[in-house]
Amino acid sequence: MSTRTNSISTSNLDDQRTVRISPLAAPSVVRAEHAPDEVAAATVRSGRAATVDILSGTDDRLVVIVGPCSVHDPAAAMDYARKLAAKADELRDDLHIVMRVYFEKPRTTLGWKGLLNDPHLDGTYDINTGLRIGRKLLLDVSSLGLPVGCEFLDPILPQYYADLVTYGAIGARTAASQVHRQLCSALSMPVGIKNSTEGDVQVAVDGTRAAAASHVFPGTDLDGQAALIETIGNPDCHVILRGGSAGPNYDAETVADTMARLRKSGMPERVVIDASHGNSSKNHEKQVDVVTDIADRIVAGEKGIVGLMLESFIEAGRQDLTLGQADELEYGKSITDACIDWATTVDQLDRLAEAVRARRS
Ligand SMILES: O=C[C@H](O)[C@H](O)COP(=O)(O)O
Ligand SMILES: C=C(OP(=O)(O)O)C(=O)O
Repeated sequence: MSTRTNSISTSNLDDQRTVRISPLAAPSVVRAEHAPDEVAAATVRSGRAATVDILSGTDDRLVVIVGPCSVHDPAAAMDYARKLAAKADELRDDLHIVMRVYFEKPRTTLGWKGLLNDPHLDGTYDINTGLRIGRKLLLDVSSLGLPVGCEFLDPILPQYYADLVTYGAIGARTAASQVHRQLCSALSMPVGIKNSTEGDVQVAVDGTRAAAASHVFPGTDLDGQAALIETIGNPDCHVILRGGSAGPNYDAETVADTMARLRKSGMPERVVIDASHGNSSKNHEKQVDVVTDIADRIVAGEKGIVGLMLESFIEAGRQDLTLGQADELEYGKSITDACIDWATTVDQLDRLAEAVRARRS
């Protein structure tokens, strides 16, 4: 045996740009601290089942995923959740309302990455605390009987909170990612996959197909140990049309083209329309135009559009966050994308419910 190998120096090969590696609590620990009660578990179970029925067409309601672009203040999120829970109950015969509780934010370049990553909004990145605050919030919202929807961004973090999520989303910036498609194949809830920021719809169609298949991939188990994950695939993935840099894509022609692409791929023909992002050119007021147009098409008998996504909060618009100065923020207003306010949200939900009733009759 050569002794040469032993004399090779391995110093400076690794960790040249990592300043610290510190412990992250195991998923099982965080889950045990905030375990679901009967009501929350029932909300998740029935919320997922209702979403699946809507996706398959056996339930003629619309699924509406509505709430802030991002949660930065859990108290304001709960304030919003209480209003939404009451409205969801009022409209439950026509709409299946799921609250957007988004706390992992993908950024185009740089910016605050959400409550899990930086819960104190001050650049201290206390992820161990963020995971606990986030999980507790999901539990508190679900305990109101209101199901929640989240974007999954980091492939490790779902182990900390996916059990409490009724509706999952894969964002425009990760729709093409094999890592995220594999993750979708493991997730226990329906997942919407968005078209790309450039407006490429095929990437989302391909995503639903890849996620429907079984995969074996590296991940972590509930004890936080590196593990191999084997999945059976997720048949409840679907495309979310969110517009793109070329403009909106909620028009009838793009929806028909998306259906044709899904058909060609052997995937179920259904889409969710995101009224925000590229479909509103990030102008929150334009979400109303999207809802009005989709509602009219539903009245006319449109069946392929099974749901809508809205960015909505207590106050309209958005505000800039200065890290470390969260106490200067206006209550109930988004610090990421602009949202419609609560009164406008109520009008949109009423309009959609009315459209479902008109189609039914
Ligand atoms: O939905 C939120 C944003 O559109 C997304 O996180 C990208 O934000 P950014 O372009 O401000 O980074
Ligand atoms: C980031 C989001 O959307 P998109 O991926 O469509 O930009 C979002 O819905 O918060």
